[in-house]
Amino acid sequence: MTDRLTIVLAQMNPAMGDLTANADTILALRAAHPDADLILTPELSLIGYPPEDLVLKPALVQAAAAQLARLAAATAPPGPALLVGTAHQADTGLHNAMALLDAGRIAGVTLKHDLPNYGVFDEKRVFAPGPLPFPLLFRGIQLGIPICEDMWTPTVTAHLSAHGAELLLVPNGSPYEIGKEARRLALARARVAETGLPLLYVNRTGGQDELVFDGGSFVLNPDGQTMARLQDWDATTATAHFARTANGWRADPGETHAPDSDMEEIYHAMLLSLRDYVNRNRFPGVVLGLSGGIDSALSAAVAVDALGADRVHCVMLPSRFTSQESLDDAAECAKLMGTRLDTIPIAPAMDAFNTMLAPLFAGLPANTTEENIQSRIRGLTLMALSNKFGPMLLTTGNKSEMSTGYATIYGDMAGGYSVLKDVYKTTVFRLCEWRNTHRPRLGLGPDGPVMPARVITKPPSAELRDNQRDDDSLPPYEVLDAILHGLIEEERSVADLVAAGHDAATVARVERLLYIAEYKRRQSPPGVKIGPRTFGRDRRYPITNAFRTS
Ligand SMILES: Nc1ncnc2c1ncn2[C@@H]1O[C@H](COP(=O)(O)OP(=O)(O)OC[C@H]2O[C@@H]([n+]3cccc(C(=O)O)c3)[C@H](O)[C@@H]2O)[C@@H](O)[C@H]1O
Ligand SMILES: Nc1ncnc2c1ncn2[C@@H]1O[C@H](COP(=O)(O)OP(=O)(O)OP(=O)(O)O)[C@@H](O)[C@H]1O
Ligand SMILES: NC(=O)CC[C@H](N)C(=O)O
Repeated sequence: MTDRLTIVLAQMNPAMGDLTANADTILALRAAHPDADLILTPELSLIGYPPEDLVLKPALVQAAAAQLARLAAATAPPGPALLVGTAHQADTGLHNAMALLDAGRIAGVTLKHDLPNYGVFDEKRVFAPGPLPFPLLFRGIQLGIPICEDMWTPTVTAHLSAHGAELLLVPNGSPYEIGKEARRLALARARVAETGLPLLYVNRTGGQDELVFDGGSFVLNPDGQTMARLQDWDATTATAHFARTANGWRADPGETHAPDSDMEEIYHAMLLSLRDYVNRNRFPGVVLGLSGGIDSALSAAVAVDALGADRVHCVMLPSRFTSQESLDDAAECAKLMGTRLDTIPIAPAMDAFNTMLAPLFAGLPANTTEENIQSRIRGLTLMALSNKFGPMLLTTGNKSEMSTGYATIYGDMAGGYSVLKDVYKTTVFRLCEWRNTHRPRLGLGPDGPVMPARVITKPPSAELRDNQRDDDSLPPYEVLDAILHGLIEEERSVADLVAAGHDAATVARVERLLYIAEYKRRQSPPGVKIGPRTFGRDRRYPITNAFRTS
């Protein structure tokens, strides 16, 4: 019986639906680690996570079975076994499963028991729950394999331990959110404390539509000590060496990478989600309107760090309301980031619309109608550039705006993807300050500042009429964001927020704006989840809704 065990934690970035490429990656990992005993890949590593309704397509399930057979055959020559995540069709239905491939065959399959169906997760929609799992026997060792959510409560690990598991191997598709890293670690430590077993946690990395995965894989010994931790966000591996002791398996110390700091991790989440979205949807790059304001400056900086300056096309679209300050700030941003900047004045299109609408609008005062026409002219112009040259239009709205409907539908809301959708304006300011003094580890942009300080310090304005400021229409962002956080992330009532010290009329107004903007959000582009309650997958409110708490 072996007294040493070498397991490779494969923190992969699987491409959704690209089964051949994912299988090739797994084969390359096997070839790169000939002396390992086992390679542990993340949840659904062969298909991608979360697969949503893709797994309801029988052809996908058949293709996954064919690729799994190919991988199994590849384990015939001596070398490591593979633990691969796939969809498994059984008499009990379609299951989220891990297959153990060894000695040229499928040596065992274990099924996910606890299917998450809250927040961004919808697994009960597409998978059947497996029974409480038993360990899989691997070369004489009993492996307990709780799949992601199975680790979040004590039931599955207790069952595995009671039935002889010697180690816990946890494959994950655990999306990033602020504070998630500490939660996972606390849960994993609880499971090792309860079972007395070492635990290997392997999470995927990379972006998948509204979700991004930070990896953050680690190894714990039964005393709760972290013996190895992989670099956040990287598609990378770590090799864990275990020795059998009188008290069971223990990992040798390995390399331990610290998690990112708070602004750094949010920035990396935005960067990696955009990089994978743009590359995997095969866009040559992105185009965006650069106004001289903070939202477009930060969106452009993230794009430059994600894709490189040569794949980011910035366009200034001035109207007669655009200040010289904005023109200068946009030019300075583009210079600092090294991007192309074109200027397309929109006055001719505004004149054309005024002329076209004059007979119908005769005698009526100018109002938001005309303001929104400007915004829509910009959206239309940017979409024309996207159509003609191929880049995706990057949408620049932040969570404070998306919460209150402070954006023009079919105007500045046009576009394919948004990196600021789940960050409040107050966080936008902090992120800009952080980026002006730090270069993200994964960034392709410049070392120094990416925007002039004035972009961060000047009062935000949409510049759709003379002397307009955001705080003419909205409470100051520190007040607004605190109220929004209470209403959205914490689901608090107006009365509750008033009791906490907020002005009653302001909270009631914000609640009303939040509810009536639901229709806009339903038509808004996807954007990356950063906080605990992102619009779209995480927070699904009715559009037609008479409920108010004020
Ligand atoms: N429940 C519902 N279902 C379907 N449609 C609904 C609807 N409620 C209103 N609507 C429709 O929505 C339309 C009103 O929405 P919309 O046209 O967006 O216009 P609206 O929300 O009235 O105005 C846009 C606001 O965003 C501000 N803003 C801030 C920052 C940047 C920018 C920018 O553009 O650069 C704009 C701008 O100053 C203005 O206050 C109406 O025509 C109404 O029919
Ligand atoms: N003059 C302009 N030139 C180019 N794009 C513009 C211009 N004005 C607005 N936009 C685009 O529309 C988006 C909404 O801009 P607006 O300035 O109206 O509001 P904002 O939320 O303050 O954004 P920002 O901080 O980027 O200015 C901008 O982020 C930008 O992409
Ligand atoms: N894929 C899963 O089961 C993920 C659910 C789990 N609670 C997590 O976010 O880590």
